[in-house]
Amino acid sequence: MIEFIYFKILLIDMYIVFEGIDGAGKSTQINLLKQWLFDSGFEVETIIEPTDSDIGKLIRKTLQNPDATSENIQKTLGLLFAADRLALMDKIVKNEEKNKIILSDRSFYSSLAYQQPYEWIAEINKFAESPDLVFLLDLDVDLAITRCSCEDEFEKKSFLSHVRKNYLELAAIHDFNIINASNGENKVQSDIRKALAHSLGICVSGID
Ligand SMILES: Nc1ncnc2c1ncn2[C@@H]1O[C@H](COP(=O)(O)OP(=O)(O)O)[C@@H](O)[C@H]1O
Ligand SMILES: Cc1cn([C@H]2C[C@H](O)[C@@H](COP(=O)(O)OP(=O)(O)O)O2)c(=O)[nH]c1=O
Repeated sequence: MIEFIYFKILLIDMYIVFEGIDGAGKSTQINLLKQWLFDSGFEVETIIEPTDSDIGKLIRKTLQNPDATSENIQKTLGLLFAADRLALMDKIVKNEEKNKIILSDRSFYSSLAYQQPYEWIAEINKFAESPDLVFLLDLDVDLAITRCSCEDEFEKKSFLSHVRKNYLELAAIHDFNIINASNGENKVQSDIRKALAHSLGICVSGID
């Protein structure tokens, strides 16, 4: 059981990102964390990539193309994701507004994990804001697939295994908080809250 906790310090505008392969539990955990932060007195906004813009809709359609993992379509997707992301940047400009937290389901790190080549993807995303904190929800690909709708070409074992490996490499370089996402929802949420508290030097109580 997860109980109410308190924060001892004020946060300033924070951009917190959740990453992980399809089915890792990102949206589930963001919803739980959003409610907890809201109950703790923070203004919380959530964003999701791809967005529901026209570019986002084109991305979702392209993801269902049977050739979505081919080199050329992956490059096209890389450009579309970068363009879709740029439209979000107004929302996550750091403005030092006290107590405001943005929780994001994915970021440019998804492009670095899913698309390639790495240097080019990094270049076309150079105007994307860097997150203050990244949680990588890590879990076994077979388990992730049992949780997926498996509607998209990306939701296949060989592709997701490659993406998971990329994520773990990114995590080591960029100091992500790696969370074991194979546990039950409440345990995963509890681990996220503890890591958040630790990263921010926040005092918490009542988490099991
Ligand atoms: N810790 C968990 N244990 C078991 N099932 C989970 C867990 N977290 C999420 N799920 C389920 O797995 C599916 C995918 O979760 P979701 O949060 O949509 O993942 P993502 O946003 O990473 O694709 C949903 O049906 C959800 O209810
Ligand atoms: C943001 C982003 C997502 N993706 C992929 C990951 C997912 O397979 C898909 C988004 O579809 P979605 O159904 O939202 O998956 P999930 O719930 O797991 O996030 O797009 C990229 O390949 N590159 C990116 O930059």
